[in-house]
Amino acid sequence: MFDLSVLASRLIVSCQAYPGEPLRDPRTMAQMAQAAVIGGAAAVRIQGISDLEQTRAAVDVPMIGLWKDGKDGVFITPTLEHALACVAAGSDVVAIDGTRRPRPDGRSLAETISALHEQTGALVMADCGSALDAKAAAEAGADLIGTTLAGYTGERPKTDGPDLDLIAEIAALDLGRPLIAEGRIHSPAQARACLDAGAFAVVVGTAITHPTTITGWFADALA
Ligand SMILES: CC(=O)N[C@H](C=O)[C@@H](O)[C@H](O)[C@H](O)COP(=O)(O)O
Repeated sequence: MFDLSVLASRLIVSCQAYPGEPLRDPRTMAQMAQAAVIGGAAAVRIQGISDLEQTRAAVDVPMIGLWKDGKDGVFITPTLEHALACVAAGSDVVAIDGTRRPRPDGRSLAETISALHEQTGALVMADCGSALDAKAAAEAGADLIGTTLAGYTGERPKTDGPDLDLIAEIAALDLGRPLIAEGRIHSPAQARACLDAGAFAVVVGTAITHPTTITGWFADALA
């Protein structure tokens, strides 16, 4: 297990291409991860078993793995089996849905985390959508708390940039686990603001690794 202090105040880059997109290829995502590490990423966040395997072979930094299955409800590493597969593919940390919603395999979040801790050496990042999720996830034994699902579960508005109010609210709860800011962080200034609001580290995806969206921002500005 790696020492979490290597992530303190650092950038984690999420490298994901979505179904049907031109860059949806494990080799491409592994190359994206390499490029991010050269640029200063302290860790990477990678989706899907093939992407995890190829990225593990390509970079030495800690890898947060997830497996998205579906696109509604609980879809980020929804079951223990998905999570175990992410660990088998080389994840140091497995990111799982950390909300209070029922999980498709009927296991509670606490049962899922306990099983992962018993069966693997991986840490567990709970992808949360609210402060109540974060509190429950900490009680369930999560090693890291993420704001990944803020604005996507109906409990929080979908802010234009990062949900800084939520970051500050969770930080004030003093849950005793690193708080990872994630979701709609679109500029270096916003990343810095997340740390200032109390985050331990920051995950940026789209603004670094999703050229179609970035192109759209520029194209819209010219329209
Ligand atoms: C809600 C959801 O499915 N989030 C996913 C989680 O892995 C990814 O699609 C995001 O790109 C990632 O969270 C990083 O966020 P952003 O791309 O906004 O920097």
